[in-house]
Amino acid sequence: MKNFKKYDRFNYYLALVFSGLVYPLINLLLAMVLKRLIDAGVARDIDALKYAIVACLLVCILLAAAVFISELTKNKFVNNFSKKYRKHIFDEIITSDLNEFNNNSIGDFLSTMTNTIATIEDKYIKAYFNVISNFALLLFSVVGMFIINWKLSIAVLIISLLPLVLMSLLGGKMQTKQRTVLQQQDDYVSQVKDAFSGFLVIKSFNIEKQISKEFQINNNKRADGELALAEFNNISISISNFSGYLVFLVAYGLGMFLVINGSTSIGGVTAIVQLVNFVVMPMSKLGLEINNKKAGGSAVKTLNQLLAKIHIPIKNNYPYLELNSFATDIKFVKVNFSYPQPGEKGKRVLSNINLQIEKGKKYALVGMSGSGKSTLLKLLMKYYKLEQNGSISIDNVNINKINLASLYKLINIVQQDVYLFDDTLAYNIKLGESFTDKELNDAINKSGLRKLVDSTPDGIEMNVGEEGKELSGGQKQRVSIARALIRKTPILLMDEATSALDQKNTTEIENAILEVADLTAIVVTHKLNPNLLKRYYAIIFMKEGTITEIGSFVDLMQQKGDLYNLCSLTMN
Ligand SMILES: Nc1ncnc2c1ncn2[C@@H]1O[C@H](COP(=O)(O)OP(=O)(O)OP(=O)(O)O)[C@@H](O)[C@H]1O
Repeated sequence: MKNFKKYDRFNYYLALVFSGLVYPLINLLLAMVLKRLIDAGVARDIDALKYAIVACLLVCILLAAAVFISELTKNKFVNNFSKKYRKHIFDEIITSDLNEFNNNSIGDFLSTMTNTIATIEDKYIKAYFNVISNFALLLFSVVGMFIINWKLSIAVLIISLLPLVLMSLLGGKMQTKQRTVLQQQDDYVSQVKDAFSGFLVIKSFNIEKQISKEFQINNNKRADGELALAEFNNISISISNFSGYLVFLVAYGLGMFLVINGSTSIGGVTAIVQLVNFVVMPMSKLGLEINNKKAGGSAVKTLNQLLAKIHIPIKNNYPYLELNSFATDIKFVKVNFSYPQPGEKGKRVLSNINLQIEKGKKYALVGMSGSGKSTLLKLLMKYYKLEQNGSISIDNVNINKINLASLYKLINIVQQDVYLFDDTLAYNIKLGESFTDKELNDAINKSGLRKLVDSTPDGIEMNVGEEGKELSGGQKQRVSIARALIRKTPILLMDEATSALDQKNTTEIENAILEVADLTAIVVTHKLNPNLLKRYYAIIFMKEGTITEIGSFVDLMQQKGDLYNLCSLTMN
């Protein structure tokens, strides 16, 4: 963040030169020509007065132009920064580690993309320029004052330093309060998001009053925090204002003494008073802006902490590998797994899994609820980190070493819960990638979406609504299957991908998958249809985290083991 000028170097340097050099210099020039003008008037010198008026006018035009350019370049810089920085943070979040992303609430990310970034733009970036321009204005004005009369300048400066000292004493407290307010705003956004996302649950369980009460607590905390911060700001402004009045009193009072003494002219005092303006104003603003920058700094810190959490540093010594094709098999060797639980060791969910999945073959994964079927697939997708001893490999390359993007070009997973974007059906299948019409139509046919497409006037351009609310559960699952099929990844995992479909549709889709030559598929299913199960190369049966049987449907039924028992239970 220290190097934020990289977001638009051109406007950054222009803004810096105009607000930090050109403007204060012209401002100093104005005080000098003003001194000449007044001294010419006091001396009743008409020629000198005319000359001074023209000079004053020219300097005023230059001053206005300098202010215009400095504001314009500053705004352009902030605007470009905002565009690129928001994109950068969005990309950081979207490319974050999957597990770590899931460990944070979506509300935290939403709040980062709104409140935190807005605070950085408003307080950190704008305050940075304001600190520099106010400091430069102050410095040039002080130099001008010393040139005109150093005694008066010293007296004025001593009084002017007062608010700066007080502000820096208050700065630390301001930063803490700002951090608290940001946290309260985050909690507020998270809670609102939670309440709206869980609207159906709130309605079904009749808990509107309780949720409203919880909202009120967070809402009050947020508002009280903001009020406390505003009061604090108010105190800072009052101190600055009082010091400002005091400086004027000293400048005029002492200045007139010096005129009577003959140490300076009336023009000199007027020029000093003019310059004092540009000492007092920046001095009072400087205190506020320094505090703003500190508050913005704490937003930068909050954001960096979040980014550090979601981007796990690569501790391994090996670089990630690209795996561009799938040639032989997937192997699970001595795989054990427990879900990570904060602060304690979680219950073992998979124990000593040894499994070989051969290229081009289709496997059905069957077992009681909670036996670990989904977990097995999630580990293959690298959703969770594997415990140290076991390994999962594709073509003998440990998946830990394979880069995620290249892994997902080989494997696609279709899950029970499907997320659809608020866009067209075609977009939700293609997800922004380009496919031919034929590929799109094939995927639509194989996933059983044809009937839906043909029955709506907009066809594949129909809008599926927010989170796909225009579609039924089964239609959403078909979209998800079409997404996977169109990509033609060599390995397909289906985790109860047809749970919302009836037997006829499930059979159609599973048949379509079984017919894709070369496709390696692992299909988790609860619907035990013998005609379908017979078509799988093998059935993998899982029980309490272990694989108890592997074999063809006919062989396993003859063995009369776990599959036989489960089939007898569900088919009778
Ligand atoms: N994110 C999680 N955190 C902690 N425990 C989990 C998590 N997900 C699953 N589990 C536990 O792991 C075990 C295996 O779950 P898994 O979902 O893999 O089983 P499954 O065979 O796919 O079940 P189902 O057929 O009901 O989908 C269960 O005891 C479950 O409670």
